[in-house]
Order: sequence, then structure tokens, then C-alpha cells
Amino acid sequence: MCTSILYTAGDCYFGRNLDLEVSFGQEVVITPRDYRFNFRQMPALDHHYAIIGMALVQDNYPLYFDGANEEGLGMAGLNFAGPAHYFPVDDHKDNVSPFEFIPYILGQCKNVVEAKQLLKKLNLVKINFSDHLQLSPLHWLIADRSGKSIVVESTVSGLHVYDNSVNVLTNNPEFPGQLTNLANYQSISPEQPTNGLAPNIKIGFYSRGLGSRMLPGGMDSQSRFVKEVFTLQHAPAGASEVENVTNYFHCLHAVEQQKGLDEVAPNTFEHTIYSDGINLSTGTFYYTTYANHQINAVSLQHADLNNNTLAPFPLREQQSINMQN
Ligand SMILES: C[C@H](CCC(=O)NCCS(=O)(=O)O)[C@H]1CC[C@H]2[C@@H]3[C@H](O)C[C@@H]4C[C@H](O)CC[C@]4(C)[C@H]3C[C@H](O)[C@]12C
Repeated sequence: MCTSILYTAGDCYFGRNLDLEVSFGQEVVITPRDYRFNFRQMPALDHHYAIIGMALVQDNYPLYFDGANEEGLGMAGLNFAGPAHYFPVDDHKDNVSPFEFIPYILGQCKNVVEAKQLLKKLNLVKINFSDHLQLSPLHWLIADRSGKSIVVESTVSGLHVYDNSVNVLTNNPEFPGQLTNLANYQSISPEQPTNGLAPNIKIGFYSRGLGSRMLPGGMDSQSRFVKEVFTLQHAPAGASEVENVTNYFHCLHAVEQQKGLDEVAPNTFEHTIYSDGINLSTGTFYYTTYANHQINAVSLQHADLNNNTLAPFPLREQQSINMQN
């Protein structure tokens, strides 16, 4: 499972938890403006916006899991097994494979409004990257520095684009179902509850935090969706970049998966392999990993963006502990 969010606090921060039982060997990868993006069915992009994000580089091609471009548009692919459906090539549409979808949008669009424009003609086609790397069943969160986000889901009934007023995406069910389910949790609050149970009887509070007592805490995608909506809606804005980044990671780590809790095969556990977040105004990409909770960062501004060579940054996986004596 995974969780992706857009946190607005002056600047906007976009990224995700990647939850899985195995690592693909992903790195932080900068794609500069003149790297040639070849597409299977669409014309190549020789010049485009520069992109920074988490990717697996295969045959000199960046298979992005999530990322953002220099204009502050971000995009993340999350598992959507079951409802996800991809189509045959349609000559009347723009045919893009799911593995090409992030470069296709981030390479060309400045914001969500421009992305929506491209999505009008889009057909997500069933074309594998290779026999070894088959298509993944995904849906996507796309967000920009104005604080807006949308969800893209390709199902048997076609391509759906939803405005996302809560700026959170997890996995199943389909996005409208996630929103409907929020109705069950409207009484959740940071405040102590009012007594609607027996208003004529005085019921005391034995604990702080009783307003969130019924908040779901499971590893499943519906529980994480509700918990993350609550966490993000009430997250304070910081007074500095460091405070904002700290708040942002608290939001994501609220729904991270610890090893041992989500068994997907005998003695095999899904866990949060990494959490990342990009300041969509500055292009600074921050991340933590399961092994290393220190926040590491790679800046798009510090890179030479006017060339055609991918710049990979291997993840820092060594835990960093400050000894004080
Ligand atoms: C599995 C990842 C999503 C995390 C997630 O939701 N896991 C939950 C699994 S489950 O529901 O609980 O079973 C997704 C996100 C991005 C995906 C990768 C990217 O799409 C890039 C390429 C695309 C290729 O077609 C397949 C390999 C791949 C390298 C993908 C592998 C995998 O499907 C990734 C890593």
C-alpha cells in the first residue's frame, strides 16, 4: 500500500510513502531538460521541463515512481490492483503507457490545469516496458504549487479525473468510494467530544484525545486514507522551511507501515520503504528510508539542468544517530 499527500503551508510539499515488501533499487533521479524522452506511441520529447523524483533507471530510462518538475507540478503512482484497466491503442487518442505517464505529464505541464488539458485526449495503453518489467496496476495523484490536486484512474469504464479536495490518495477502493467512506468519520475531532450519548448525565473524560478515539489505525488503504485526511487537515503550518518539512514528514509517518504488521506472504511483511516530499516552489526533494529516518535532500536548483544525462543519487540507507556523550 502507499499514501501520497499534498501539504500546504505557505509553500506546498508533495510526495508519498512507498509501502512494499521488496525494494526495486530506486534512487533519487534528476532528468535534465535535454534528455530525450522516447515514447512507444507518441512523438519523442527532446526538450522538456526538468524532473526530480524517485525512479528505477533501466536501460538509461528513468522509471519514475513519483516526482515533480521545475514548475512545481508533482505526480505519484500508487497501487490500484483490481480496478486498474489499461486499453489497446486508439488512433483517435494520445496513447501513453503507464510507465511513460509521469514523464509525459511532468515533461510538458506547468500545473494541474495544463495536466487536465492533456488528460482529455489520453489513453493509457497496455504496453510493457519489457518482458521483465510488466505493467503495474496504478492510479495517480497529480498536484501543483497552488495547492490543488487531482486523481487519475483508468478503469474498465474509461479514464477518470477527479478533483481531490482532501489532497490524499492511498489505494483501493476507487477514489469516489474513499470520499464516501469519510462520512462514517465526520465526528472525529482534535477536541474532546460533546456528550450526545446521554446529555442529561455527566460523563467525565478519563483521557485527553477522546475526540479521535474512533480514528482507524489499520494498515489497510481505507484506514490510512481516513487517518491521513484527519492528520493533514489539522497539520499546522510551520514558520520556516525546516518546520514545514518536519510537519510534512510527521503527516506521512503517521500512516507509515512498520515491519511485522502487514503480512503479505508467510513471514514477508510490507513496510514503508521510503517517504519523500518535494517543496514544489524550490524543487528541493527530501526523503527518509525505513532504515534511516534522518531527512536527506537533493536540490533541483543545485543541478545542471541544461544537458541530456540522467543524474542519479543513491539513497542514504545508513541510520544516523547523534551520540551526545
Ligand atoms: C508497488 C508500487 C506501489 C506501492 C504500493 O502501492 N504497494 C502496495 C502493494 S499491495 O497493493 O499492498 O499489494 C509501485 C509504485 C511505482 C511502481 C513502479 C513504477 O511504475 C515504474 C515501473 C513501471 C514498470 O511497468 C514496472 C516496474 C516499475 C518499477 C513499477 C513497480 C511498482 O509497481 C511500483 C514501485
